[in-house]
Amino acid sequence: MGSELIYRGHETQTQADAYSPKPPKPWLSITRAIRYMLREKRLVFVFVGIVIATLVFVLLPFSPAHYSHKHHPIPDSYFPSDSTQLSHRPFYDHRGGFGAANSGGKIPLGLKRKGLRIVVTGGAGFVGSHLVDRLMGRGDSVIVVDNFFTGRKENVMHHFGNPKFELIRHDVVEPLLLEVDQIYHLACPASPVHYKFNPVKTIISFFSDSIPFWTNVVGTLNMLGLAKRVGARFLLTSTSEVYGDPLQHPQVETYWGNVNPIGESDSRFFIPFLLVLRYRKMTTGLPPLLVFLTSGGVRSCYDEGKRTAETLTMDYHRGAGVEVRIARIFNTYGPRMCIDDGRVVSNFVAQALRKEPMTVYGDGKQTRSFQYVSDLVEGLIRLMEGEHVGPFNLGNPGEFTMLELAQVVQETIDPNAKIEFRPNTEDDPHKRKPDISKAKDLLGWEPKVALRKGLPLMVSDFQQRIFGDHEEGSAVSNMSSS
Ligand SMILES: O=c1ccn([C@@H]2O[C@H](COP(=O)(O)OP(=O)(O)O[C@H]3OC[C@@H](O)[C@H](O)[C@H]3O)[C@@H](O)[C@H]2O)c(=O)[nH]1
Repeated sequence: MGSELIYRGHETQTQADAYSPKPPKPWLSITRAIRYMLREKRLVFVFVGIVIATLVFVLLPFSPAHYSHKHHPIPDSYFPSDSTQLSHRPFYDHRGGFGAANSGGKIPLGLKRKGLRIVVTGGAGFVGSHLVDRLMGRGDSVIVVDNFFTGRKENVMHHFGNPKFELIRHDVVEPLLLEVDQIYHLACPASPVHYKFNPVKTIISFFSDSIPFWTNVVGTLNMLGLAKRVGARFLLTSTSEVYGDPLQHPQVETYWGNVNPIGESDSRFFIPFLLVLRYRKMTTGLPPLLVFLTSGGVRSCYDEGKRTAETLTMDYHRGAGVEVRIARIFNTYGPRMCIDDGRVVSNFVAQALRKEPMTVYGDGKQTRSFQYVSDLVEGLIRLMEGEHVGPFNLGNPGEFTMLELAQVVQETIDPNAKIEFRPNTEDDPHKRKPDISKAKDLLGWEPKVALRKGLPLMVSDFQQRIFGDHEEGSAVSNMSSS
């Protein structure tokens, strides 16, 4: 066998030599080549094959553009580069997702989904867990993503064991890849006490170990990147705090607000740039420069973080075609609020239950509008399912001073509960009340639960969590007397 091969090699060499003398003129070599091809039929077939292949490529264009989405000016950003391939996987076409990237594909028989697959960031938190209950109740599959900074497993543990429920401990400042139809992005500490604790992370909720700005900017960026990749609809939970200390009252969505952007530091303008430029570095360690620049922020980490998150959301909508929704949430209360949350309703209720004086900041004449959590959840779902991007104010237009709120708590829990005045915090908005005409007209939504109806439900929950079941009787008797 081996000798035979060697022999053929020699034969080929000999033949090649015979047909390859130095061509005296180029046209002569072409003639010889043609003659050669006519004599050696195998080579003619090769030639014919090349011609056929060329025709196939010309007539049936194969372009990478067929397999990629429209070119977008906005980067997929902040995902590992290998994850970009996933948006091309065929299983995304089988979902009835909302994204333009997925539209048009027929759903093969047997692959139709029964419910939506939804991710709720911050789903173990106060509002998030109530939203999860509603979504689970209507038969959707829900993935909760929470870092448990303010969220609690107890809020969602009644879903453990349900195959349609998943819980992931994850900080949205880190990228995440999930196959979902909808993203409710709630993750961010919402109490001033919490977000002031770590102002850098609040605004960057996207980056690293700082809290409000990080969470709002980097976290939102990551979730928008995810929405773009998998063609999911994205809902941002923004805040009434985008109006700052409003000069217009009540606040309509077209009002641009009156926010102090710098708190105690003048660094705000640098933050977004630093965040974007240094994102990858920051996943491994926060640069000391950034900490220094942002350490003085007061409320601006939250207000400006949410404003930046709204900007990013609209940029992804306009630039990358992501379907987005923006809700501006006004003060909300209800069961499952953190007991030591620091916000006014939870403070007053916990203080009154513990027989401590209710701490009223400033003169107590500043106003807020308090919305029961089930009303908010209804508004969020209507917004997500509807056709309007927003922003939409979601809040209860009933307006109370903090002194009036203290009176309602007294009526509900303990008529003898004391009030203690404390100095107010910096940049505290003087008044706040939503104009909800837009949500009424376009979403058919308005709050149903008045403060005096909703507060007892929250008090029951706090009673159980503070004292345990054995003490519940005392609160119930006080509440029933109201
Ligand atoms: O113990 C307290 C706590 C708060 N307050 C006052 O109560 C008012 C409301 O304070 P909260 O901390 O509950 O909430 P804020 O309105 O300041 O911010 C909230 O706005 C809307 C949401 O997006 C956020 O949940 C949160 O940032 C403020 O005027 C505050 O000074 C008290 O009088 N006593």
